[in-house]
Amino acid sequence: MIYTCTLNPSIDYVMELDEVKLGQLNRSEKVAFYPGGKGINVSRVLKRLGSESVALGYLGGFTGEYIRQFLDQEGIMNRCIELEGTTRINIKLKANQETEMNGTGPQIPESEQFKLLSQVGELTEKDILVLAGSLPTSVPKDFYSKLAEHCLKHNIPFVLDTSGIALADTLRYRPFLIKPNQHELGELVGVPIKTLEDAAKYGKEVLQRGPEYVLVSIGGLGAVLVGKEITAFASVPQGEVINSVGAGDSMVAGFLSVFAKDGNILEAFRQGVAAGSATAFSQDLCTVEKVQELLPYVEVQVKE
Ligand SMILES: Nc1ncnc2c1ncn2[C@@H]1O[C@H](COP(=O)(O)OP(=O)(O)OP(=O)(O)O)[C@@H](O)[C@H]1O
Ligand SMILES: O=P(O)(O)OC[C@@]1(O)O[C@H](CO)[C@@H](O)[C@@H]1O
Repeated sequence: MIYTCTLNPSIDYVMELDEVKLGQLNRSEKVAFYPGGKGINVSRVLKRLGSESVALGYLGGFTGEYIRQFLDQEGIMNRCIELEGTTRINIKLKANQETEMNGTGPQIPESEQFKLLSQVGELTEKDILVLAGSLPTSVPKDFYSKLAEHCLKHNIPFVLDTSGIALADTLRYRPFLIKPNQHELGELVGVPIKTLEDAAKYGKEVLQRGPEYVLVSIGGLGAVLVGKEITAFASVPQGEVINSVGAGDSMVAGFLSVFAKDGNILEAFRQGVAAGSATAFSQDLCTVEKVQELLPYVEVQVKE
């Protein structure tokens, strides 16, 4: 089973405006809200692509209840731990450019942190754990490392999609896959990543620090997958970007839904890119139809 873990889920409140005027009243005539948080997005896309997963993490208050109901409606198994605080609402402003405002999220008491560690303690080497999103300020900075250390000890493959210190410090526990975007990879290696070649070169360097595969996305420029014995480049389909929120998460889900079925890394890479673009070209997360429509436009080239 695939388990996704979102320590700090959200409701994503999306507002479309022609222009955002700071310091003034802005009115939007088009708003929408969706359950959010990186692991929750991965679970939602997995479901659409025909793969089951269990959502782990924390939910609380009326916003948490909304997410619970939404996941139930979509048939996504949910073992999120109930918190006393209220799950955050993240604001996504869509004007001439996208602006995101993410809140800090509720406190996670130590007792609830132990509960999650014990849930992860039940996983076996047949499972895959996806650790995705930022660490809430109330958990120790090594929280992902603790989960990852358990995974390494018990041969549980895990995917890590986070940034900054949480990413850098957890690499040594040998994640099966990390998915930095160009900025996250740049931060990790201390060099700006501008091209797919940069991504391949520095992605290879990061392999020395522990992960088995590094999947780097560079928005509309393409994507790179590197492993010990593989370097592959993918083109992305052309289209109008409507929503880039969750594109990276869709990429992880697209990748995993193929990999978990037959272990084909290159096909997983191709579907990951198609799913990322399918979300970028949609209002909400991608549908399976959109992913299938885009698959033929993703060209994967393996570099010898
Ligand atoms: N302009 C674009 N055209 C086509 N596909 C795109 C575009 N932007 C993003 N994508 C798709 O989404 C994937 C992930 O994009 P990106 O590099 O922006 O990741 P990210 O920053 O992790 O995303 P997120 O916004 O979810 O945090 C890309 O590999 C690609 O498949
Ligand atoms: O604050 P974090 O955990 O880094 O990111 C949270 C978030 O921006 O990521 C998702 C898109 O990837 C959104 O659904 C959500 O609002």
